[in-house]
Amino acid sequence: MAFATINGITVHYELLGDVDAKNLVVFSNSLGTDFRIWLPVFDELVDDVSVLLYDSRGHGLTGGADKPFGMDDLVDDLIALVDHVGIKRAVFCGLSVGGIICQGLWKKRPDLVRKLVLCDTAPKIGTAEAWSARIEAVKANGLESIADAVMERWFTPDFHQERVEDLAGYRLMMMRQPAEGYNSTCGAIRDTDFSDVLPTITVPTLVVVGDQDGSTPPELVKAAAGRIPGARFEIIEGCGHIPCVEQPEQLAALLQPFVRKA
Ligand SMILES: O=C(O)CC1=CCC(=O)O1
Repeated sequence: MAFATINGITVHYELLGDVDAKNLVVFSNSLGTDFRIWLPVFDELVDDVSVLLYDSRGHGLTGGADKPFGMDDLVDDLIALVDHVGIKRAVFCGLSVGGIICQGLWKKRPDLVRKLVLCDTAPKIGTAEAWSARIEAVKANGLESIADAVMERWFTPDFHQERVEDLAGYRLMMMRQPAEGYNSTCGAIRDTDFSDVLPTITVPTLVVVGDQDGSTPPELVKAAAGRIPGARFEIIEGCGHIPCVEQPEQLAALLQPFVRKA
């Protein structure tokens, strides 16, 4: 557990392994989650893969919820954190809005990026109307009022039936995010479209999506992969929007050889 002052806020992060490791993966998490969602994947990785985990602005133990922020802030935080930790180049793996942040990182600091892993993401997610409606709902009635609908998109019906305690835990994780930080992140997603960035990506890129993802459906993510020169696209079976929680073995089995390949 480590903290740093980054761009005027406290950022919570964890470096597991060696900052100079060749196989270093920086994970960026999704809306309504903190970095613990990646731990089931970390458990599957072998010793020569090091990881940097962090809570994005307005989420988890990272500050910044009290002032409005946008995508530029989220991208700048990641860049500043990587510089703070002393990482010269790494594989960046982002889930959903974390994947958008990684696209923004590529746009601003391609020198930092060895490879990209984009999970359940796209250059533009959802419609402006839907994000504005979600923001208004959270302002009026809090995160609990949208929690059931979000869980339907995050996890498959099998997960809902068979992993009742885990479902309750991840629902709590979502509801414990500061509502203002959650809403600023919704606004950042609403106001971002990196469609023109994808064709500029020149590093090896792996794009994955859960076959039952209710937030970024497979067709959307496949279309995103199609805009990235040479990108590999893979579907994770029996999985909703959060493969690192629902199918960590499948995600790790794709991630690990991709990261370790020279
Ligand atoms: O909450 C959702 O609908 C899922 C999601 C969309 C963007 C993100 O990061 O998570």
